Amino acid sequence: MSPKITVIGLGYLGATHAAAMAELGFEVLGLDVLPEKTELLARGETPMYEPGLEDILRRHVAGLPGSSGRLSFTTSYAEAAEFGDIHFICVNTPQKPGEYACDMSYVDSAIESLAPHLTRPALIAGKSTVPVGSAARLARRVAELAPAGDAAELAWNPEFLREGFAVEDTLHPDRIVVGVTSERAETLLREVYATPLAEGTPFIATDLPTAELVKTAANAFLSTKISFINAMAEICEASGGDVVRLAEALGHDDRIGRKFLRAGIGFGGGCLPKDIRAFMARAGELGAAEAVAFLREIDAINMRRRVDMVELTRETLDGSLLGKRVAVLGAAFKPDSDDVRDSPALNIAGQLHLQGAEVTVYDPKAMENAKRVFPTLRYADSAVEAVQGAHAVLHLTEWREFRELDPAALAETVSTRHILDGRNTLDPALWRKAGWTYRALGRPTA
Ligand SMILES: NC(=O)C1=CN([C@@H]2O[C@H](COP(=O)(O)OP(=O)(O)OC[C@H]3O[C@@H](n4cnc5c(N)ncnc54)[C@H](O)[C@@H]3O)[C@@H](O)[C@H]2O)C=CC1
Ligand SMILES: O=C(O)[C@H]1O[C@H](OP(=O)(O)OP(=O)(O)OC[C@H]2O[C@@H](n3ccc(=O)[nH]c3=O)[C@H](O)[C@@H]2O)[C@H](O)[C@@H](O)[C@@H]1O
Repeated sequence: MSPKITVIGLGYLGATHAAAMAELGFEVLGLDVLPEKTELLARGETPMYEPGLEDILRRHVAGLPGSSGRLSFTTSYAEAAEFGDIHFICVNTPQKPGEYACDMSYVDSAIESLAPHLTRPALIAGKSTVPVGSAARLARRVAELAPAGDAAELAWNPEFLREGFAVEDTLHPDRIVVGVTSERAETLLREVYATPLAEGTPFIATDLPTAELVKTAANAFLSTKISFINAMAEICEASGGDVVRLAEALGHDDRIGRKFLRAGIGFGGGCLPKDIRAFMARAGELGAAEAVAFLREIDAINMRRRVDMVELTRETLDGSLLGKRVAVLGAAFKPDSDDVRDSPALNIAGQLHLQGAEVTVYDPKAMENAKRVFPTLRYADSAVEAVQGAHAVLHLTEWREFRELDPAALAETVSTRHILDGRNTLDPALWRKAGWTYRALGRPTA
């Protein structure tokens, strides 16, 4: 019989994982501490915007017309322990306030709540991104707490999905990494991932610390790639080069590759920024701070780009932001997501506002989250409304909707035709033809 699955923590990762596991044919019980979240999901609605997620949820949530009935939700750990053969831990691991270190309290709490109920064989598979060494510590804690003794085990199975592609990435991952301490755990995880494995997805079984490190190293590498190209953008600004052409030419070298070389206002979100900081903090605890000291520079380059965008706006507006009307297109940290955690777009909008500009923000999907984080900004119901009377328009999240705007039509509604492209994805020629000055980080002005 197929193993039964519980998914603990139903946010961006967990809600997707639960629905995807049901899609793959398993009986799934999702658990979250927030009853409003489990109730919403039980109605087939998603707590966040993620393309394709609602479709697969509706196909499987028990009680919905025509559903497979394989997916249900609870807030009860006793029920989850009773139900599951594998428990995926997907709770949040944010940055501790005022520190670089990862806040492990949610993972710790999930383990403390689950383990005492484990009276029969069970595998806990952590998916949350954690500092190396956490899994071994948690395995010891499970051994202390679980009535099932050795039959309750812990493995680590890091997740590499991208927001905006979460469903696709979960159903068709580019690799599956598991940190295990027994053959039984590996066999069970192979069974859970039988469908992607049959499609040829590489499966890497290793020890607990290596599995944890694969995840941390992957996000450190991706951050490094982005900050590398943003550093080159700074050099382009100093020398008159064009970073977009530079990245294109670099990317043709297979060893470098084209992906993750999009220069602009840098990386944000609930993962890359906090993960590189947690990596530095953990390396310090391990006495290996120097090994990843370069990540401090990666972080600094990234944060500098946000300030540089504010300065480019000031410069464009003749040296003063005071009382200037600025339209900000985009609030999410990336397109096809409503996530505003550490969003460069919202951060820049906030800086401009605090420095005296009258900022109006529009985002296709992230408005509610943006209003919650930054209630003092103005919000418009459309891009066209946001740019009305603007002295400058900032393109900060590269939604397709913004690329499809008609620069000639917008030109009629703004006060002055300044477009600043923080994502280097608009067509400069098109905007210039319609009478706009087009400016971007890392590209020549003329
Ligand atoms: N968002 C993403 O794209 C990815 C996230 N990750 C990692 O996955 C983890 C989760 O990230 P997100 O889903 O973005 O976070 P999130 O904040 O969207 O979701 C976390 C969920 O866990 C719940 N929760 C907190 N404590 C709990 C507990 N003790 N018991 C049960 N539920 C609890 C929260 O109520 C929330 O619904 C993090 O470690 C993150 O680094 C990894 C890969 C991709
Ligand atoms: O650990 C995680 O949570 C996830 O973090 C990232 O995924 P995600 O944060 O969803 O988004 P990315 O597509 O990686 O983009 C991150 C940020 O970098 C920026 N970015 C990305 C690429 C690029 O070339 N330039 C650039 O500035 C994006 O605008 C965005 O703000 C990783 O790509 C996932 O593999 C990982 O699972």
